[in-house]
Amino acid sequence: MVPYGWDADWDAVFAPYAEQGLLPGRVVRVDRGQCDVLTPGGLVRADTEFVVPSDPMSVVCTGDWTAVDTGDRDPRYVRALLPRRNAFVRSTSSKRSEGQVLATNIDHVVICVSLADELDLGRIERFLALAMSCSSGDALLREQAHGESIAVQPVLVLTKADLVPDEATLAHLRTDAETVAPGVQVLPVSAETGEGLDILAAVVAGGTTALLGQSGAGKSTLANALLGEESQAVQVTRDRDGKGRHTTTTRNLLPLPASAGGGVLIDTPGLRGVGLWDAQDGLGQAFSEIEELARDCRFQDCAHDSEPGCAVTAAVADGTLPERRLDSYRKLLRENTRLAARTDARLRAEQRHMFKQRQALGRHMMERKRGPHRRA
Ligand SMILES: Nc1nc2c(ncn2[C@@H]2O[C@H](COP(=O)(O)OP(=O)(O)OP(=O)(O)O)[C@@H](O)[C@H]2O)c(=O)[nH]1
Ligand SMILES: [Zn+2]
Repeated sequence: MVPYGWDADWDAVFAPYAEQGLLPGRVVRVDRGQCDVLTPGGLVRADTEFVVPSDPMSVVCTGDWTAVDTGDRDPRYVRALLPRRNAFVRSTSSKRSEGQVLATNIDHVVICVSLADELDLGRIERFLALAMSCSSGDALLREQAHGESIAVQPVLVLTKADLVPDEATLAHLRTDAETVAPGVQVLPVSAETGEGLDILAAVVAGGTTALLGQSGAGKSTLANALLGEESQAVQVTRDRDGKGRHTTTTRNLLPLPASAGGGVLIDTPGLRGVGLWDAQDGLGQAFSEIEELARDCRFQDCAHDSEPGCAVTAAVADGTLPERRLDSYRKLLRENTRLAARTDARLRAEQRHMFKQRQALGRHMMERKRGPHRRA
């Protein structure tokens, strides 16, 4: 039995590799050409040259499950990468429009929002869309996952609950947060008093959890509280070349205490720095009640603006859908489209090309319809 987020499904996927005498290992961090993996035998360093893909989206990433050589042979190799269940992908601004994979195989995304500041509902919605984009991913990911990717479960954690003066105010803030997070567990937590920590620990036990949130939201503090003193005290040392030279490395994936049910936390600098990337699919899930309403719009491509028979604007009119929600949805959709257009040079070029083609085609059809005519 391997901890670190391993389960019966991984066991089944891994069976053929086990037959070849390979070990399952979870990627903790990736360096150039090498990675650190957690195996049942401990932390090992392995070369990745056998799993270098032509496609950057398949590059070994923190959170990946791999099949590695056993024994003390040096160097060890990662022999295979197990198909991913899901992935956090950031679109890049490079000429090639492939994304950059930040973390993979995630069960829970804990979104940290500080109660020390005024609750920014728009920001919560943005983070939720981001969290939910993890499982929708893109076509490439779906291919890799051999079918549908597995959904992540977002949890909205309201941190620093000890700074809220009274229970009534806290209840209020919680309700406010819940209105923008339909179907999502909202949990006030304080690392200071320990409030809510046991509930959160129970939610994430056994699985893989990624932390999202603004700088200063309390992610590190929360991570430390979940990891417990025991885990923090353990420094990662690695006997690199058998000559007694120990290297301390930073890990991006940390095992949760077995006493609390195990599992791992993923906290990578890359994930920390994200804004809203291509979260189009995630937006639909974060605003699921709007998407649901939209099914009853008369037009399939309804923009919920001034179209006749729009079920969404009707819901705003009769008070079932807060206008704020629709505004926020529109704003994030726009923002996302702008961002995608900016970061994806290829898409832009394609759009220009298509537009020109359409213009040319339009002119051509017009001329055919009207017959040859002199142009000014
Ligand atoms: N009162 C109170 N303060 C907290 C709590 N959790 C965190 N803080 C404080 O909030 C500040 C920021 O916490 P961090 O854990 O460093 O925040 P972070 O999200 O990891 O920030 P970055 O590393 O910049 O991404 C620190 O000064 C913490 O001491 C809490 O539960 N209660
Ligand atoms: Zn509509």
